[in-house]
Amino acid sequence: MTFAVLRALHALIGDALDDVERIYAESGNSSPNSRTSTSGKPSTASTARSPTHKSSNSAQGHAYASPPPSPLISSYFQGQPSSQDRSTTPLSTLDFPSLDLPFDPNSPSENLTSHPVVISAVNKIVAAAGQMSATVQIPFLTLCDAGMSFHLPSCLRLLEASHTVEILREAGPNGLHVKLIAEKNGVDKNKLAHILRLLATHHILREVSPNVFANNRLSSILDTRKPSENLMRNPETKYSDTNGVSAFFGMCTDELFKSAGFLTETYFLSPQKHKNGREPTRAPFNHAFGCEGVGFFGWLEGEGINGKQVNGPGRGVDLIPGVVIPGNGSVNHKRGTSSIGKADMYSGKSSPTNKPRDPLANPNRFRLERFGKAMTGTASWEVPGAVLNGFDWQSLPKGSVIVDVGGGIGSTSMLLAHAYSDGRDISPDEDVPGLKFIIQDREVVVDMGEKAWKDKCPELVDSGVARFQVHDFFLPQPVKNAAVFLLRVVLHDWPDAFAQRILLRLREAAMPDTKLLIADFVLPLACADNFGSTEDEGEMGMTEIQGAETMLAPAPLLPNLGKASANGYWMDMTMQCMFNGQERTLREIVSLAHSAGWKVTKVTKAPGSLFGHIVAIPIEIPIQRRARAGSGSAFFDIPNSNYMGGSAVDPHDEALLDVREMGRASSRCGTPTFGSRMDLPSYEEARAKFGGGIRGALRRPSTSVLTRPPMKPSILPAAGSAKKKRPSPLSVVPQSPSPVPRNISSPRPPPPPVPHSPLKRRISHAQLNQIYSSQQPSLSPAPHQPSQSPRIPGSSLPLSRRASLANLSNQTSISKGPPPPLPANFLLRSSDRASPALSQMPLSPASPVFSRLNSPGLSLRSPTPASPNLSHRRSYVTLSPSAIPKKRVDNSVRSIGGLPSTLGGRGNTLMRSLELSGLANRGVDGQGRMGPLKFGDELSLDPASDDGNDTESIEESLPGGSVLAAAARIESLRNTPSRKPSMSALNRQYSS
Ligand SMILES: C[S@@+](CC[C@H](N)C(=O)[O-])C[C@H]1O[C@@H](n2cnc3c(N)ncnc32)[C@H](O)[C@@H]1O
Repeated sequence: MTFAVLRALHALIGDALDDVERIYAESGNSSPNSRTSTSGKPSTASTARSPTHKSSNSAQGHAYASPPPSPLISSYFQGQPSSQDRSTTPLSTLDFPSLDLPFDPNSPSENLTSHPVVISAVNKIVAAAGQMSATVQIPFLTLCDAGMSFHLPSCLRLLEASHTVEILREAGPNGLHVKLIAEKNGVDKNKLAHILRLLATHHILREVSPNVFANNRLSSILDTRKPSENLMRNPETKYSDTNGVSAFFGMCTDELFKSAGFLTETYFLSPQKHKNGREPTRAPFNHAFGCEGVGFFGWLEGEGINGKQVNGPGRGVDLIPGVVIPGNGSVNHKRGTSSIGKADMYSGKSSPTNKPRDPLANPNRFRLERFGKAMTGTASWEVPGAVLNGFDWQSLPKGSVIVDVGGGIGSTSMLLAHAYSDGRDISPDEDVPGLKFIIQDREVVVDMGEKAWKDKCPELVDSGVARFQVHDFFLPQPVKNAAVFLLRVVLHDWPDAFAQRILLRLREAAMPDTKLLIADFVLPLACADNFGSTEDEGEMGMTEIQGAETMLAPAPLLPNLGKASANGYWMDMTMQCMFNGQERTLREIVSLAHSAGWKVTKVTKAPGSLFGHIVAIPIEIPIQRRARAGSGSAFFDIPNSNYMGGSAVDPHDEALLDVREMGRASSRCGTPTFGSRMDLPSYEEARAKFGGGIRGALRRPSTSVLTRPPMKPSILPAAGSAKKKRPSPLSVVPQSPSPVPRNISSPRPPPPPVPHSPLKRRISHAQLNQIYSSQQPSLSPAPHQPSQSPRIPGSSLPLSRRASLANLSNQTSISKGPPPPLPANFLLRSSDRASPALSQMPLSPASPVFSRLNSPGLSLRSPTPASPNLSHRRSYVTLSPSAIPKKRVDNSVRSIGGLPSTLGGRGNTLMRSLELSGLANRGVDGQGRMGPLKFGDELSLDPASDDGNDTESIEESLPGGSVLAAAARIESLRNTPSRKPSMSALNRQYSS
């Protein structure tokens, strides 16, 4: 059986390689401008069709993973464009980018890695290869890999911090002897050789001859393209004017890496009263850096350091952790107050102090600035234009108000404003929904956003299409007429209790037809998901969620695509380690939303991405029922508290849920947070990326938005342009429309063609169009059907990075229940299957093929059970077994079957804490913010009032932000005729 699985994985890899080669071959043949190969040799695509086929490359017997560097690559090292060379190289096909050559974001070959078929195939290869390796390797050695691979980030950090990548770029394709590298960066040559060799062994760098190292496709993405000498002199300038990738890996291998080392200290070895807590300022990060009570962002801003130094005295380079100080050749590794290495952070509590007044005196200044840049480097975590497909924006009534809650500088709103507004307050055009945007954030961020919008698109601000508003999302939501509340990468920053409070605030302010749109990673389980199978999940409507996936890949692959989906899980742990936050599974998102009065109805993910757009509608907030333990301790059933699980709760736990943590956890001075967009998308970039998705203004030459400056050379370089700004190598997005044509019944004409230079080296929109349309007949066997959502903007395949892509979702997510046994014909190759095209093509949920696959006739999903009557009362008794306090006597509590055993009572702790904090704290400060609360505070509810009608009677006595208060408020709003104030009225209201 194991051999059968291995053979199946092998065949999967072979099929996937065939797919990739076919796309490259077709592209090479169909596009005269892209007849090139980064290897300088013809591809073997036409001959290599079997996983066992020996390609001519491997037959050459050289030491390279792929053909040796061609003379073409010398242009990289000289910093010169190589388009001329390429365009005159007559080759029959494109080759896949070589591992041995530096990354070239402008090469057609690299561009094609974002082709959906390639993304899908690569995901299969990565998943299958990872699984094969885990299967065949001696377990001890595989665990050695897992247990000792901490050396990888450690060595990677040195590579980045010592500017070795830049030194190697300057050395050229033949590399540089480690002795000479050491002379330049001051690291001991013998130590350096071993460090670089470890990296080369993991394919990050190449050892071209003994002790001689050169950059390769992986290491080169760390290249800031700056002269190494300058960096040695002014290392603090390293990340300015870069794409942020080196900053991102600098941060990952420094504070994130170190924090992760304290996971067990925090979650297991800490005193009982702390370890189950979810305070944002008592995370592994706080252990690692000895700064309990200080949020990561506050710490970055210099808080909690108590006047001592974190990284050494003085300013400038002295502040940079681990860099060589020029002149004396020494390396600064003073750690100041860090408790790394100390066993127990609780022995000596640090108290937060105000951050230094002088930002230059902030010992963490370098890290702070690096974080900002790093967030730019992660732009490709999400396909930015996916928000256009994540909701049926066109279906909204004219002039609808979208509230971008925690919206940062408004980059998502800006995309939407370009797509769905024509830059006028009221558009005469019936087709233009003329959406209005209110972007809410903290004051300092709002200031930044207003400035950015005024610089970039003043007409949208002046016309009233968009406006910023200072608002703390833990306080009552001031906008009462929102059509959509948008929460993009906000909830993942917060533990459940805090996230629930944010959602409650929105629920309180929601009209019956208000929608909630959550944009966050949606983590799949590592087994086939059976969500919706329990009664309570049925009550939460899980079985009816459109686009929900139960698995991303067929057996024998892991249902979540294993290694190919790793990035979502890295992010999850990063949020835990830094903030006690988390990414969430769909089940967790649904339950969290439900507990705050929102019912999830739809999930949309861009092909190959775990990043989802989740639509929810308002429902009644489940009112928790009071329960009393025999001992007299008060604790409560928490609505839907089964969703998180974790360890059992000690009802006498004195852990505080101090809601002032909210403030401490948040950035004070506008530091971005994980996932925030640091740049406004340019109109042209958005247009180039999302084509038909950008509607409204784009087709109206007379409107003001078209008076924007012409397309920037950095986006679509002019012919012969010598200097190009390198886009983020992780965010190369081919300018492509959907490969699956949709019959969109829009009266709108298509948007004007994207102007592009005929000489530019990137594959043009039109070229990819051609590629896709040439594949059309075989890729889409289904007859064209009208789109479910006729106004969904055109490009359903915003293509992006390849990391963490899990784009088998739509073809493989349709079976429910345990993974099927290995089919007898499993070894059949894709070409033998009934519908090879379907199996090869990642589908957009908007595609007719996808709808067809999900149609009742074809779906393998078990039929949706009749929706049970929603009875919120039942859900109060759904505590997971492990979360039931020992003293509990409430025999209505029952266990939840089907939940993974790893889900215990952690969520209950949080939810309980929230409830207690909400109910027990009568004191609300002047700003409506709730004060710190003790677990076990007295409830004001009379047990007898547990009849479902208690909301009105208790409204007055409840602090804002609690479940009950929100429910009560909604109840009272229900009796108030809903008004829809005009935008100008709203503006007046807010400005007063
Ligand atoms: C990860 S960022 C997301 C920003 C934006 N939605 C985006 O997609 O780029 C989280 C945002 O939440 C904001 N934030 C944090 N605490 C807040 C609070 N209490 N009230 C309002 N916004 C807050 C931060 O300033 C930050 O802009």
